[in-house]
Amino acid sequence: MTHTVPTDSTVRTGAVSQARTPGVQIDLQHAKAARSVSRSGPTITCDDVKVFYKKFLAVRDVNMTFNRNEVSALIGPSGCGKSTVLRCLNRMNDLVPGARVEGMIRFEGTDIYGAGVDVNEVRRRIGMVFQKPNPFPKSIYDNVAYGPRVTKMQVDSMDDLVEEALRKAAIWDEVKSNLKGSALALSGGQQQRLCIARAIATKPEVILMDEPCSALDPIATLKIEDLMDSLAQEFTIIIVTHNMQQAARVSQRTAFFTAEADEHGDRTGRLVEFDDTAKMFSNPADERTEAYISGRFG
Ligand SMILES: Nc1ncnc2c1ncn2[C@@H]1O[C@H](COP(=O)(O)OP(=O)(O)OP(=O)(O)O)[C@@H](O)[C@H]1O
Repeated sequence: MTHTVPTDSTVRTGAVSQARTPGVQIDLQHAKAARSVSRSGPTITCDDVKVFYKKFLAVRDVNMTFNRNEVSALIGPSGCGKSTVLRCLNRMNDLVPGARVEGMIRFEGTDIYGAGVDVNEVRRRIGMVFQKPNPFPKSIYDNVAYGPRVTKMQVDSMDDLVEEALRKAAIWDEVKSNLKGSALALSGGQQQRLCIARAIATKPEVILMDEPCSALDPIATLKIEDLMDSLAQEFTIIIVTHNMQQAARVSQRTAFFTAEADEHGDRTGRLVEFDDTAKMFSNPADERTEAYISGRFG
């Protein structure tokens, strides 16, 4: 039975999606995709983006628009270019020798690769959380205060800013009596929420997350997933995940990438489709998406 989920803002569905995707059952009742979405316009757009590592074309055909205050998930098989695309959105890929971007990536209307663009400002406004929690070997407080200090942010009270960031990252109650303690003494899940607090502290508009739960246990993972929902009230979130259930749980929009070999055997990633998560998991437009989601490939 085809279960097509309408995507207008009034719809809530309690069904489990089986549709054309028998391999993965997605509980749309708990999917953020099924929630009302009030779109507030595009923040990042990618027009015909290609990314090379030296001569190797890693990913192409990237045409995407990310809306403000939405969670968008990038999914697809290993090597299809998800992390590469994510890193290009805040010019983190500039740090990889030989990496080169063609096409246009605009943030709030400005070409982020354009002449005269302040890369540090791009990275402040578009923050990033990595796969492995990577707190600095400093106190909890100093981890959060680090960004505002190095960017010389005008701050009325650093204590208030640190508290606010830790609260938004849902870790304040666990660390408030130990702010001078070492960040490295926290659990993995706490460290990752601390890294989210550190990213928030510089007041970004977008947070990129590259497999933020892959090093965490299921309970810590659920905490981060819950956190994403509340963070999306204030920030735009773009997450790379291998976990399709997670994409369905946390995102309103999902992009599916794949990798196809050319005549020389070089595998180049490409964006296949990017649509409402409910639609992607119940009635995708492209058969490659359906094959991946149903577990028949990838
Ligand atoms: N620093 C690099 N130098 C050269 N090639 C790279 C580099 N990083 C990634 N690649 C290549 O670019 C392609 C896309 O890699 P990327 O890591 O973006 O894919 P992915 O979809 O995120 O994969 P995974 O799910 O395994 O993390 C792959 O062929 C990969 O080998």
